[in-house]
Amino acid sequence: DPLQLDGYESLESIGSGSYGLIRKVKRKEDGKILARKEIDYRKMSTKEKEQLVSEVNILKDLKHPNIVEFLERVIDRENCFIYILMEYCEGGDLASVIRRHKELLVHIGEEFIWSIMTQLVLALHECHCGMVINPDTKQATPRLILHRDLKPDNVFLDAKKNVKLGDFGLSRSLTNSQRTFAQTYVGTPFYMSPELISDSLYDTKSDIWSLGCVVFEMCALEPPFLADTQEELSAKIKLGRIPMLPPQYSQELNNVVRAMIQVNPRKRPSTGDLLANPRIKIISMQLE
Ligand SMILES: CN(C)CCCNS(=O)(=O)c1cccc(Nc2nc(OCC3CCCCC3)c3[nH]cnc3n2)c1
Repeated sequence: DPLQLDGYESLESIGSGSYGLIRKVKRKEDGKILARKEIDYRKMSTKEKEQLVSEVNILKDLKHPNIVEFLERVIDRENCFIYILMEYCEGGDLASVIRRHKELLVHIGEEFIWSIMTQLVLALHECHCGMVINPDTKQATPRLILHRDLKPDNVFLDAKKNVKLGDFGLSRSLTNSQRTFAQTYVGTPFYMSPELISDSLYDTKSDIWSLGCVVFEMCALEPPFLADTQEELSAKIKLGRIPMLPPQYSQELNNVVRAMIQVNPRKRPSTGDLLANPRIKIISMQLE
């Protein structure tokens, strides 16, 4: 009900993402700045409304230091609006960080890249391998959430440069029935994995492919596969050949990027495999 909205002062818009506008708001009781996604569901089909409900349900119990925190949702039935209140990441998105470095012709430092990668692996590990414990029955069920749209525009930084994976607008938590059916792909073509282009079955390894593309782009300051047409892009992605990273990056970083951008999903490391990587292990221990 709108009353709960009175507790917030509207500030400027941040941008418009999947489903709606995202605005900065200030909570009146303590002055805390939050991000509010404002969705007009009047024109939504039943299926879209179901997807929206499932996104909110995914976010509601996905609490992790490297995932944008969901605080609450407010439904304004009078005006057919749903408001999703989330933590505000004042460091902006990774796409802006990459763009700034590209404009200044300055490469992103390798330690910063390992730190971003580690935090994204931890966020994906929670999505792919995390468990939801039922408070009453203490029953643990696997989340198996696929982000499905991992890209620099959906990775945010907070004031302390902690990485926050955001915008689960297109994510899916696979129930058993969905697991068998191919997931139709919606998302950014640059980061589309080969299996999506061919038989479009999306699974955890497709998020790993996208993560590889994000890490590649932090190093090279451009995506691994560039083309003028979708057909050309698809052909390059299916070949899966990527240039070496710029020379200042280590062989280890080259190896981990190549491992994630493998055409064959089975050859890509899982989040568990990546967390066993000594370069990732050390930083993730520091983060815990
Ligand atoms: C180039 N433009 C589209 C980007 C303009 C905006 N810059 S920016 O780099 O995202 C930026 C600048 C400063 C603060 C923040 N903080 C922030 N942004 C969110 O979503 C941004 C939104 C995501 C979908 C696409 C549109 C933008 C959050 N969601 C939950 N918490 C959020 N915190 C983001």
